[in-house]
Amino acid sequence: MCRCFVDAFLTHKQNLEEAGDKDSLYHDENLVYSVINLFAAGTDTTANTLQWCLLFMAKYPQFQDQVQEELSRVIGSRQVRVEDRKNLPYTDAIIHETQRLANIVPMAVLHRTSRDSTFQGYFIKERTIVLPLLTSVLHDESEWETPNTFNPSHFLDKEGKFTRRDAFMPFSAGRRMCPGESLARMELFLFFTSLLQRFRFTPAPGVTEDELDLNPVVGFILTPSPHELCAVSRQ
Ligand code: HEM
Repeated sequence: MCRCFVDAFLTHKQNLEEAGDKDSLYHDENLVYSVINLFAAGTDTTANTLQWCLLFMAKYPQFQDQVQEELSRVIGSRQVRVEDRKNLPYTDAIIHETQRLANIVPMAVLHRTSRDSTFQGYFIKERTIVLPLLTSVLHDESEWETPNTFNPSHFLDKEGKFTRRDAFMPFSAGRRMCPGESLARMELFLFFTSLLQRFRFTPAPGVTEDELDLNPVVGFILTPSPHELCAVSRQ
């Protein structure tokens, strides 16, 4: 019975041991570090993106109106399910646009070439550190109509249907891209819709929408600067 990552790891370890493999990488230390990595890479990233979602909603009430209209029309008061996403194109576009503009992992993760390589005519020596700059794609002026402005239309066609964009890559690309993408997308969708279903997000009393500052706190991850928002019950 394989319930989770730890079960899969231990089963594989046992199979290798039974087959006489004594040098396997499936040992306890690697198990512990892999689990730590999953928690470290999987918690702050999604929580931060959700904070950006709420900040954008408080700053742009006209977009929040449209999300809440769509949620009321399609879902009503029942609990949202993952399968509802296809019927909530506007809400999906808002989450995508948040990830695009917030650009929370701007330099992805450091990589190092394992052999001499040539990429687009450039020679890259073995063991060179490479930083894939996700900002250059997520804010690319040749890809996005308004690269530096929050604009859910980036992900909607003329009929209001959700549309994918090749330049949307907050989870990076290639063989080492984020393995948590589908979990993160599911979490973002369920938490964001459940919150917006129940609450209206506004700036704190005495603060205007214009005063909400979208400049991030710069670090390995770009987080919103500390804000106080009000969550006003809609029920
Ligand atoms: C909004 C949420 C998330 C974003 C924006 C995000 C983004 C990224 C990015 C850009 C990378 C670097 C990929 C590269 O090296 O080119 C990465 C790596 C990684 N992510 Fe995520 N991530 C998110 C959520 C998660 C979750 C929920 C998990 C797991 C539960 C996770 C686990 C990992 C791991 C283990 C790596 C390292 C992969 C490797 O080096 O092979 N991430 N993520």
